Amino acid sequence: MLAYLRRVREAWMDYPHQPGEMIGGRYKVVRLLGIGSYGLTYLCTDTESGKSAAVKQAKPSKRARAVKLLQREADILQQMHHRCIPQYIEWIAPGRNKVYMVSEYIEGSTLEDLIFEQEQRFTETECILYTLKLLERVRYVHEQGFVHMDIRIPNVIQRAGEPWLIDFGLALGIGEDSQEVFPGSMMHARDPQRRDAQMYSDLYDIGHFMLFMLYSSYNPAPGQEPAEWQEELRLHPQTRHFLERLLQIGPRYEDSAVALQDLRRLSRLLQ
Ligand SMILES: Nc1ncnc2c1ncn2[C@@H]1O[C@H](COP(=O)(O)OP(=O)(O)OP(=O)(O)O)[C@@H](O)[C@H]1O
Repeated sequence: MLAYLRRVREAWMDYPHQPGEMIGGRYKVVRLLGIGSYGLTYLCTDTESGKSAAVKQAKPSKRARAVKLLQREADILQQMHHRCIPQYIEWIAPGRNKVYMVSEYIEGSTLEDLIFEQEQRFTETECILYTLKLLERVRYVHEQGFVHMDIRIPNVIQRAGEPWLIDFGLALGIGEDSQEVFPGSMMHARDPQRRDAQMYSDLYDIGHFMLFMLYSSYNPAPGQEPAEWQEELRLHPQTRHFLERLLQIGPRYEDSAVALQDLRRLSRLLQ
């Protein structure tokens, strides 16, 4: 019974802002974009500039923990100044555990929506060229001393043909201990290959990202038995080798600068 009452109280505490409500006297809620483990994100209109903004609220039921994590995300986002990473705008704190981070809203479709809802198909060359752009963003993040730690198809938004990298909620400083920052969390432990706050963890995620793109144009023959991606996808040997290094099947890349160099070479080869 106590657990039930606690859940009811949490749901009540985390009841989202409704369209038309104002946040910080400036941002008018258009709609809720999503509810994550520690935050609620809204599409808002900045009533001063008329522009759209993404406003992330620390989940009230998670109290100081959610505030701390959102503060971390804000600190990291503030250090990013790249045309394809949302710009940090401001921090709003109307109450002790009532805080919001405002950032640029990226209008577009996530890669997840493009592949699974809009059924966009990517050829091998298109995948390589797209991944090249994405890896350039990721390299920028690494150059600032951080690893993103959550590069997945829902966290890449396509706007005007360009991939934008969003959601720095799990980002860590290179070499930082994830268990110290997120104690007891399983978020960084999905695969041993992506557990460490090292460049190769983001590269491993990019390998999976590429597989989603490549499988978008895969059509198995009737009755074909499922097999490993190396057999199912007919890839140029250099693409396959590159993917194997990202996925740590071959010798992994320790440095994203080297992976980027190889990917540039590969894109010239395939074009
Ligand atoms: N700057 C942004 N521009 C456009 N959409 C955004 C932006 N930030 C977040 N979103 C969208 O808002 C939704 C919620 O995002 P958010 O990162 O807050 O949580 P989540 O990814 O659902 O959860 P978690 O962070 O726990 O993984 C997602 O659908 C995401 O695409």
